[in-house]
Amino acid sequence: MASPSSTVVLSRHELDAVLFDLDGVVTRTARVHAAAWKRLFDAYLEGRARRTEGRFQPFTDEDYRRFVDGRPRLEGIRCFLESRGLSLPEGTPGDGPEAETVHGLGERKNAYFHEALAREGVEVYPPAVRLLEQIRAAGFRTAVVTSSRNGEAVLRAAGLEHLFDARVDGVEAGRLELPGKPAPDTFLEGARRLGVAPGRAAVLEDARSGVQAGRRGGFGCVIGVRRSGAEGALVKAGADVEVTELSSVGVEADLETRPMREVPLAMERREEWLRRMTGRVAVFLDYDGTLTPIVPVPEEAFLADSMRTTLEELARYVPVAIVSGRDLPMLKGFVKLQGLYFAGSHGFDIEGPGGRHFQQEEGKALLPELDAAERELTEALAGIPGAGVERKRFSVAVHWRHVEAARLPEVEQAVAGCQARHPKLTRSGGKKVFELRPGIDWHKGRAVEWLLKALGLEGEGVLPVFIGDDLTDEDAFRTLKGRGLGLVVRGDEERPTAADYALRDVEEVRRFLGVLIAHVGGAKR
Ligand SMILES: O=P(O)(O)OC[C@H]1O[C@H](O[C@H]2O[C@H](CO)[C@@H](O)[C@H](O)[C@H]2O)[C@H](O)[C@@H](O)[C@@H]1O
Repeated sequence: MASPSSTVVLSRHELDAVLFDLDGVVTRTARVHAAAWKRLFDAYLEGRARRTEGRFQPFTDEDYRRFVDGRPRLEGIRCFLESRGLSLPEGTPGDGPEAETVHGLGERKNAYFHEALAREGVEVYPPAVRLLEQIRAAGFRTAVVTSSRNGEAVLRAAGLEHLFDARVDGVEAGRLELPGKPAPDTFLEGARRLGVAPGRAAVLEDARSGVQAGRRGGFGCVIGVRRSGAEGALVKAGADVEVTELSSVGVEADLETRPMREVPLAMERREEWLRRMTGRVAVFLDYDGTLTPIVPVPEEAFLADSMRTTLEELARYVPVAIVSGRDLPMLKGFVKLQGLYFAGSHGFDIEGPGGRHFQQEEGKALLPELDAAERELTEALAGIPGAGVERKRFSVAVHWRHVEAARLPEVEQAVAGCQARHPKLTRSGGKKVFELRPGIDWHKGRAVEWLLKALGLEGEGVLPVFIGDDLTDEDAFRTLKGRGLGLVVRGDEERPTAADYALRDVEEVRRFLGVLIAHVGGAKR
């Protein structure tokens, strides 16, 4: 959903994809690039002035914006030198950084850039990461389109690779001999790789040359992200709109999702979904916010006896699995029931009756990374009152429910920084919680698929039912879309959801399960 303060809204009804420039839009590396360029050209111009007894005119911010920013590296060198009436021999790609050639200067700039990167790491813009997560959840395809030949390395160092379906960087552009921005070709290649028409894609750019490229490519929407420079300069270059922060960009639900308030209440449509329960049913339930109300202290989310009795009765008739972000032992400790299946750590750690146990293999290989992340986050957040680190076997949660608003950015930065150091982990969110977990294609939806297979319930004639309340449950709703039943526990929240029906609260979950018991129990009796 678009927030009321959004300056611009990306709507799934109008657009299918969003193409992001990298440096300066998603990562703060534009600053690192600008500093490397300044170091390069100031030293070069000063040396040249000394040799020719001319006047030294330093490289300015305006030079950066007009001649270098957004362009491929060598193109930027040529363009800037030309603006000063200078030229250098081209040289060859094998030239070292000491060579006084266009290629040599390019190598020198790259060396300065890498020095700074190693020293300072890659910082991300948290609102950009949030926007990426939101638009992906809303069904947009995403690509990163950068002139940088370091695009892949920067993305990996920032731990953001998983947020893009396609990447066109300076290396790819060189291989395909595509002219750089302001020519539209790299953006057009990005759209082609995503399989979308340019008119159905938005471009997000901070550089004038990039904005021009978006405009020339006929993209559906060009958003200028002004990190520096004069107000209106990006609109003048061709942007439809200029924002200073990506938190001003709103997202409208995709065609599969809709605002929570538009989702019909399950208890008012029971005939509709009961009609679909002609064969076998399998029930998958989230824990926090679904079987228990959200409480201030995670360790105190105890299961009510009435809910336990309902689950116990339901499990007499159909397979029941609890699929939760919780650590597996803690989850079992809360539920205290035999005969159920439990999937902890967002589905990475599954256990069933009779000692059946599954742990996601690729996730297991990342346990040392999770151990390190837990240590680092515990240390980084020790001085922030209210911040809590909860370790689950396959994820680390950082709770911020009790952190004062002014200190929240510090928590976000600590999590983003930790993820940047551990790019194989991915970040997800939930109710006042950030989580780092293995960045692989595994989530609650995959766990449900795994369980259905393990239980021999894959085929037609089986209706999987998933009930959940939070963002991570959306993975399961999406996985089951069209072949199962997704029910979202609405509470007071308003966000897009892929669920088919809504339940008002935990108590209504219990009543829904009661209806189910009467239906499946009646059929069996
Ligand atoms: O997938 P779930 O079963 O819904 O688990 C999601 C997270 O739930 C817990 O945190 C949330 O519930 C707490 C208790 O109500 C609440 O205090 C916290 O603010 C919520 O984020 C749990 O602590 C996490 O580990 C789970 O990932």
